[in-house]
Amino acid sequence: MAGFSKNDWMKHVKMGPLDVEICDVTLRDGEQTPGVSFTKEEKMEIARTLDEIGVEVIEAGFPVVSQGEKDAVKAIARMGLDAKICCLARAVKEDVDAVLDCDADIVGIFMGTSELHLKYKHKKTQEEAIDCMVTALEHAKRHGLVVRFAAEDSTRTDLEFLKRFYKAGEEAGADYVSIADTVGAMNPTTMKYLVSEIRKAVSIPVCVHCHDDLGLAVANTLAAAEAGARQLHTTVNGIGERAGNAALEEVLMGLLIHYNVDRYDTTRLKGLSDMVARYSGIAVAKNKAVVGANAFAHESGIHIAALLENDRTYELYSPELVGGSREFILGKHSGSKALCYMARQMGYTLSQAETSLILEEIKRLSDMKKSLRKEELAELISRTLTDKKLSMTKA
Ligand SMILES: CC(=O)SCCNC(=O)CCNC(=O)[C@H](O)C(C)(C)COP(=O)(O)OP(=O)(O)OC[C@H]1O[C@@H](n2cnc3c(N)ncnc32)[C@H](O)[C@@H]1OP(=O)(O)O
Ligand SMILES: O=C(O)CCC(=O)C(=O)O
Repeated sequence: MAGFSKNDWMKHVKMGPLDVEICDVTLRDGEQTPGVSFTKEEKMEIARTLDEIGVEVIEAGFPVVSQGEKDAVKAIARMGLDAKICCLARAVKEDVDAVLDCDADIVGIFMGTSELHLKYKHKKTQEEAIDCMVTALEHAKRHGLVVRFAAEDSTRTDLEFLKRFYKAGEEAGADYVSIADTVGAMNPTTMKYLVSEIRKAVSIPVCVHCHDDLGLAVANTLAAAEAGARQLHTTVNGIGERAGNAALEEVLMGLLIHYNVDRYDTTRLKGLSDMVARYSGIAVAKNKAVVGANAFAHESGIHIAALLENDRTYELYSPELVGGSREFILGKHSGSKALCYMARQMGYTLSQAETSLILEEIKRLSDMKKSLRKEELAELISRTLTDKKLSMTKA
């Protein structure tokens, strides 16, 4: 039975239910990972799985980038998915027109708002940046697009200017404003503060787009949700620019375990992770939360002995809940219960003496850096039992 332990400490924290939606940006920011390029078919398969999981918005691409990008977005927009299809655009007419060509529902129009971006990238004043954004927004609105009004590098932007920027967007008809932690500068405390300040300034929904330069993207995303951010941006396996983005699988499991958001089909997460790893060529770290090869692998004797009684003892949630599977590996940290269990699975019932003999050999091998998976264990057991029988016959 798939199950999980809820974070019961949440009972002590005053907080209403979260009103959130996911905008997955694997096909756009995820594809900006150096060296990654998905084919149209790969993008469509990823989009279909995201849709089946229940993701509400799929950022399918940045259409001005190339003809191939446009074709892929168009194809996804025509798949008839439940998810809304979003695209990225700079604050220029040409980019918005490219989005319009693709039949997308939403455009995320962005512009850098920090002093660094205004001075070195855009070479514009704050007022000129607002004007560019509003002009692009008005063009998109005239053609019926839903508009996300995004401040790139918001988290290194002067707060008063940021509020003015978003307010200008809201007044011009934006449907969402987006806080982008473009270089992962935030922590959960400052993210909560920023989201609550922006929510005082505008009444349209707030989005949050977190990068992982300090390994805090998921924590910052959940902190933003606690502060009332509506749209949470994610990528599968956390791929994306530099250290990547908030990982979809971690955000969805965080929403479930901490906040009781249980409407997503999390059982598809491992399959989707494997698919994105294959198509992107970016391998998932073994110890990656939720979808890593070791997420449900155990070697320690104390853990396995307890897990055999009740799997919640050493697993916060069942592997089945995310489409994963449990694995026991024998090594120097393993004990007799683990060994007897694995031997029983292979059809052997070991005596106490045989268990000690085999466990001793396992620990000897492990001291030489060799841990045993199922097949190797079967061979060791059969070899040890045969040797033992021979020595008994000789005696
Ligand atoms: C934070 C993010 O993830 S933002 C998205 C980043 N993603 C990408 O850059 C991937 C896709 N990019 C591309 O394919 C190309 O860079 C293109 C098609 C967008 C532009 O290509 P080029 O016209 O050759 O420009 P180039 O890449 O050299 O420079 C970027 C230009 O965009 C401008 N620009 C950057 N951001 C914005 C913006 N938000 N609004 C308006 N203009 C912008 C820059 O000022 C620069 O303009 P310039 O050519 O007049 O100096
Ligand atoms: O806020 C957004 O929607 C996108 C911004 C972005 O991709 C970034 O700043 O990294």
